[in-house]
Amino acid sequence: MSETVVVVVPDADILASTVAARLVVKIIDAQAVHGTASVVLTGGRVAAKVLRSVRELPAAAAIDWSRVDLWWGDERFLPAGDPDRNETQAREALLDKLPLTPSRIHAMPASDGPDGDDARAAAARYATELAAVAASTGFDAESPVVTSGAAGALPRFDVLMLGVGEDGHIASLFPGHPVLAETGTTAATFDSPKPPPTRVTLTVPTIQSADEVWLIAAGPDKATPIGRVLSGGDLPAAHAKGVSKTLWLLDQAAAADRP
Ligand SMILES: O=C1O[C@H](COP(=O)(O)O)[C@@H](O)[C@H](O)[C@H]1O
Repeated sequence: MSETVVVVVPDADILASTVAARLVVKIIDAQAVHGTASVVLTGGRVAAKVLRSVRELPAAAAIDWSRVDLWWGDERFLPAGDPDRNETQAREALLDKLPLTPSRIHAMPASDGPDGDDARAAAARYATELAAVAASTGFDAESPVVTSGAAGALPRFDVLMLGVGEDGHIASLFPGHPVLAETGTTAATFDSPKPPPTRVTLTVPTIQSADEVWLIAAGPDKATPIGRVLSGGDLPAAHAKGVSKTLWLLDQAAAADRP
């Protein structure tokens, strides 16, 4: 049965180091069981702080970084290297400093990538990459392919991290937006209320396929949406649930309105 846990720490800096410590342990544990670890990264301010904190943890040296698969929950559909891309921010914060295997860094396509500015094709390409990795690991009993609802084949995600927007959005799934009801693996969105308007995102069924889903938020601007979701309100963040565990990792300001 899936459990939901809410962890509240004093401030954003302590939150970042707490999440970083959990992430390092989670990766070490996943590698002990499966030989590999599969992590879905999020964008946003707190995510960058978390990744910078990972760099400072001595325990991170226990990870075999060459056997970590990195995915993204969403991407701002901009040219490669654009400072607003979630990938660029993650690379600067941590990834460029690690001995990762390039083919295991599964960045979402950029708007000057193989599909040009066709965000739908970019989303479809990412779904194909997910399915290809699922297929290549599907014969390993330790790394079962997960198929989630109506979504296509998905690889195992040990942990999927999400930021929470001031409006309660997660990934690029915004309140009241039709993309919330998408049943495929990935989707493109063209009218995001938060810039840039064009984005690529994992869908709700894909997010819900992850073993653990962590919602990470800091600051007073996040208190209202988080209070609503934890009180049973129907914002996008309410759909973020992991198969084994849903973990809310909050600082006190973001947790101020929780029931
Ligand atoms: O645009 C985005 O914003 C959200 C939240 O970011 P934050 O800076 O308020 O923490 C993030 O989760 C998402 O990945 C990103 O594309």
